[in-house]
Amino acid sequence: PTLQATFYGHTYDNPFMNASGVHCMTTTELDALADSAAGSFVTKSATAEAREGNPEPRYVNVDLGSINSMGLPNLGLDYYLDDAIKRQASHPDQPFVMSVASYQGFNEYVANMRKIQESDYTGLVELNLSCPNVPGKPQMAYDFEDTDKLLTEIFAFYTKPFGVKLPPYFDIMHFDKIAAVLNQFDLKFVNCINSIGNGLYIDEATDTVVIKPKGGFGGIGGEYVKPTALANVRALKQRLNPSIEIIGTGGILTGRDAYEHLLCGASMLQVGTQLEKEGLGVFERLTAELLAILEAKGYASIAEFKGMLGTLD
Ligand SMILES: C=Cc1c(C(=O)O)[nH]c(=O)[nH]c1=O
Repeated sequence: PTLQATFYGHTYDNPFMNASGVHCMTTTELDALADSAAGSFVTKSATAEAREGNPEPRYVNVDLGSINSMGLPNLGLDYYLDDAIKRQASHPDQPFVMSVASYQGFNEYVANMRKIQESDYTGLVELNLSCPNVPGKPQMAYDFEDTDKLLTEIFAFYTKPFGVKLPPYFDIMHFDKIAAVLNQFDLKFVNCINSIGNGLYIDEATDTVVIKPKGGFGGIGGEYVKPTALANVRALKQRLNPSIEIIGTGGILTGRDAYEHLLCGASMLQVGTQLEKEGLGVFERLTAELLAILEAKGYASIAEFKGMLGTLD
């Protein structure tokens, strides 16, 4: 069997990528990702200006996952755009993804996308509408009207391929509403999910929180989030135009977790917490485990089961 994954008209050796924020802050880290067993990769979400981010400790691995309130540390859009323009020549047939966020809010999102539109970068962009850790700033994607307004404004000038990174939703009506907004636009993909915002982890030895920012509140990743991630991948796949592909992110530790995201309809798969814990070797392990599942089930390719989740009706 083959793990070949098709995404946005391209064929990748396998569906695995890093999740933005993990192992993707510098060109050195990106080079290592490009050389790893991962099928593709995404850069750390960039803001207009470089940012230090929140005080440390701001990311902690815990038994069943991770908690973070990084606060959008990054080297600035110009740095990642410059790297991406150089790097795109080496990946003409397997475009990677550049992640873009905003610290200031609506207007910075527009300005950042305008800069990319005017640049020589021709690859994919992941517009991060779901950073939960910018104090005082609500997540864009939890405001349906603002998201509609932002995408309308971007599509008025942006002609290059892009998708959006979404937070988890927990109400069926919210799945309906965000899908209705997104279906108006020629988006190439939707990435579900970002970390589950504003969780709290307590250290049993000290009875204190484990991260410094926001009194210990931070985005949750890892095993904790898989049921929510699978539900969001499934719900958005069921609701979005078939032309909008899904990247499945959240709770992927094993080949089985990856297989379940594909069953829910994901085209590509992103690994954050487990990559942070295990290092780049996680991609060799996950590809081997997923391949073993295809062999055991007699599938020749992902296409044979992608989106084929069974229900009990
Ligand atoms: C881009 C900011 C994000 C951050 C962050 O930089 O704090 N953490 C996340 O879990 N998700 C994000 O989207």
